[in-house]
Amino acid sequence: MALMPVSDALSAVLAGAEPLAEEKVGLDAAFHRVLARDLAALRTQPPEAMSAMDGYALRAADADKPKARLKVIGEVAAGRPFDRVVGPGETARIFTGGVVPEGADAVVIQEDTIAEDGHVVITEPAIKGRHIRPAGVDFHQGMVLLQAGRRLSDRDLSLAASMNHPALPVRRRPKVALLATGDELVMPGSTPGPGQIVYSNGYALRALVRSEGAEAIDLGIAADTLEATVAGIRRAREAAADILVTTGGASVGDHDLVKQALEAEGVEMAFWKIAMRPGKPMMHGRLAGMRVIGLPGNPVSSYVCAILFLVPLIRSLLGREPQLPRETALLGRDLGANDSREDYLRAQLDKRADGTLIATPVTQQDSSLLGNLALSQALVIRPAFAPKASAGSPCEILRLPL
Ligand SMILES: Nc1nc2c(c(=O)[nH]1)N[C@H]1C(S)=C(S)[C@@H](COP(=O)(O)OP(=O)(O)OC[C@H]3O[C@@H](n4cnc5c(N)ncnc54)[C@H](O)[C@@H]3O)O[C@H]1N2
Ligand code: MOO
Repeated sequence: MALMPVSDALSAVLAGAEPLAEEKVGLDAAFHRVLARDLAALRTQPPEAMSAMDGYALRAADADKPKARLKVIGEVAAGRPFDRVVGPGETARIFTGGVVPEGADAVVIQEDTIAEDGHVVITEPAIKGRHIRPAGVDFHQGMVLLQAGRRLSDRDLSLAASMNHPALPVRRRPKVALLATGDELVMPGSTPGPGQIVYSNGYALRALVRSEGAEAIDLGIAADTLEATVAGIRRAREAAADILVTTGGASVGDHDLVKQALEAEGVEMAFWKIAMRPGKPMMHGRLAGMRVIGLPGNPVSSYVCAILFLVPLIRSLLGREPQLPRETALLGRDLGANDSREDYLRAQLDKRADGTLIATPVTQQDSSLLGNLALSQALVIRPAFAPKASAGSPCEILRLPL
């Protein structure tokens, strides 16, 4: 199979990726879940005109000059409305959140009053409408305030509660199973033998998967045998994974068995090898409802491919806009001409005093270097065959998650 352009590979990965089924969860559990349907307010907020202050509700015309003396006809507290009309020369004691009684069109704060026996003297002129929150000033019943596809923030939960929804329709979380491959891998904290490598890439990938709102299933490390790799693929199916992510064994070496194992299990391969750097040997295929993303083993390659393909796939399954936003920055250093592979260069971001973003690619771009991946805040995207570019010229960037 020929190297596929990145945009074609992304289209193939996202082809037919429909949002998963919806489920209803309580408000607290809905944090960072993706709303499955537009959410309309079930009530008007505030339902009636309410006082924003503790004070006196009155007719502004009765107290438009200082020292007006009004008769106190009763008290209105939050949740305890008052059924009388405030007539001329009258006032009602009112507290914050109290329903403004009929007849009253202003509230004077209590600091601007002097209480006298059964009366109150208003020391500052009243202003019509002052300290009153009109009915529906926040929202009206039926208004759609939260759209389908929105990832719910902490503030959204309070808004939904205020709209009177005790539970919200959200998308089921995609199940993402991660299977590492490689005889050489040992777990962090162990004492690696000669030539052994500490397993690392699954940690970033699982954290990324979870932060994208999917469920990460760790299938551990498969040895470089067809049987072990096939067994891992079967475990992903048994776990009803929506996505199987494999790492390593994607290249052309004698021990790179992932493609062979996937095909043996009946995975229909859509592509193998992309015209990009890092990440060239990435592959993609499908087996019934399970989508497979075979990532290269080099830790930077696996992470960059996950940002470019896995994140958009998860977002599509959640009904979100798949693409991560791209921005423009200025190059912080000169770059040579690019070859036939689209380049994703780890870069550090700085902001000039005038707000201009400067993206400086780190000098070492080898795909095994996790140190400079961790220090980078963005990827600079260089199209295939881009001519050389000097410092200060514009470039496209993709910010890495914090
Ligand atoms: N003759 C060719 N050789 C290679 C090509 C090629 O086109 N022709 N492509 C290179 C590119 S580009 C990449 S990327 C790598 C990807 O190879 P694999 O996907 O087969 O990955 P492995 O060989 O299994 O591992 C590569 C490297 O990464 C380490 N690794 C693997 N998994 C993990 C893990 N979970 N945590 C930490 N480190 C891991 C592994 O030990 C290797 O050092 O192929 C090139 N070769
Ligand atoms: O594509 Mo590989 O990911 O360059 O190292």
